[in-house]
Amino acid sequence: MPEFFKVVRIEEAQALLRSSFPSPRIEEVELGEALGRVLATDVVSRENIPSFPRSTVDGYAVRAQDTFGSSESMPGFLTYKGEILMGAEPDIAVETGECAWIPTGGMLPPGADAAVMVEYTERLGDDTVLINRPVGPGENVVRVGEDVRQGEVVCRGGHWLRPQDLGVLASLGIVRVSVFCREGVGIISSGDEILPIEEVPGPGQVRDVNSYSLKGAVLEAGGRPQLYGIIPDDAGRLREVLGKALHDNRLVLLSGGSSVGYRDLSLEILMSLPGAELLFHGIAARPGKPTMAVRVDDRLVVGLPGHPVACYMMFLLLCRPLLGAPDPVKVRAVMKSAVASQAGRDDYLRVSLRDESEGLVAAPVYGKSGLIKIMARADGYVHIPYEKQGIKAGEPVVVTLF
Ligand SMILES: Nc1nc2c(c(=O)[nH]1)N[C@H]1C(S)=C(S)[C@@H](COP(=O)(O)OP(=O)(O)OC[C@H]3O[C@@H](n4cnc5c(N)ncnc54)[C@H](O)[C@@H]3O)O[C@H]1N2
Ligand code: MOO
Repeated sequence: MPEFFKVVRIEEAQALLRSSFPSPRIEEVELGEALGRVLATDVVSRENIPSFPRSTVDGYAVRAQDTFGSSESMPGFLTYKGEILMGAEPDIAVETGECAWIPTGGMLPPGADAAVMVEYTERLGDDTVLINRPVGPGENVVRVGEDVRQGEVVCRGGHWLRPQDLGVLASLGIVRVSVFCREGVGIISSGDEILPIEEVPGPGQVRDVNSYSLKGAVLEAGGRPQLYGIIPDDAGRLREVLGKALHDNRLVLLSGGSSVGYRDLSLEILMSLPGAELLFHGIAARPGKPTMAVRVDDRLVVGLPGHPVACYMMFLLLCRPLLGAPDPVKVRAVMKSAVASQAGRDDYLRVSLRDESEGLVAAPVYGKSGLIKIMARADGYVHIPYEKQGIKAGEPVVVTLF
């Protein structure tokens, strides 16, 4: 029988993993391929966007003060100077009492400081434009650098690139971006009772949940999952597959067999690998107490609990940050009902969120960590810290979204 757990605090486990795992490598990718990647460095704009003052409407470029006091009953009269062409520098200037036709997005001519929408104007012959409504200086115009200023940080390192970020970077002519490499992550499920999902379980057997939830979680965190299948409780087979997974990946996730039962072989096998060093076995957390981590030279194996909820939660808390994934989104809510918890342990309570009249309300999704659908029902989790004993009904909480 292996030794029972010597639990560590979750912060200690996180720090041990961080210091044992190198920072994600960095690569350059084409902007068009960068969706969903995590930026490795800040992107600073080298230019002003727009680089010239632009009209935001179809109408007339004017000097705003020439329009003051204009109305439908007392329109202002301006002299028409000509047309600004789209995509070209104006070859006319607007002096006092003058105006020029300008299309939406056209460059404001020298002298003009605003644009009047065409619907508030009337053309009188070739030379005159009536103005029926005044505009203020800068109205209907985007100033130089109003969108992005030269020297401004447009996207921070650690930021997940979304479609709109690609648009901003495109506007700056950024063709390639530095992103964190997709880290290869080996995934192994272990246990005599675990079956491939295509098969029909017999008595005592269950289908492999963890390979799928972990694969999804690794992908979502920006990693490159590599599945090594289901390994029975057989020391020789497990050693062989672990060796292969560690050869191919710097991080290997092994679910099941991390507890202290007689068939929980994982720790013994891992410690028998050359260069193995135990980082921890056991965390003062619920779920996830029987989690362990072993460093094998410059590589890491995290032994995740077999129970699917514990397995997934511990991946999020311990492994996701190693892949360079940005911090998850957090929202404030109030707790719907009182929740008990034990001091001396960090609890991660799954909750569902509802938007009610008093704001977001978090309701606990109860159930043992062997129950699979709990994760699918929950929108996120509430962390009940080590020192705290429970949460009162109506107490404000922070929900980390899945
Ligand atoms: N004496 C103690 N027993 C247990 C403790 C403890 O502290 N003392 N902790 C319990 C907790 S908490 C958990 S979580 C489990 C973790 O056990 P293992 O990591 O050793 O995992 P197994 O025993 O192999 O499996 C546990 C459970 O999960 C099911 N499982 C495993 N892998 C999968 C998979 N890929 N897909 C679906 N289900 C899976 C497995 O069939 C078991 O039901 O230990 C408790 N025991
Ligand atoms: O890791 Mo276990 O969840 O606490 O069932």
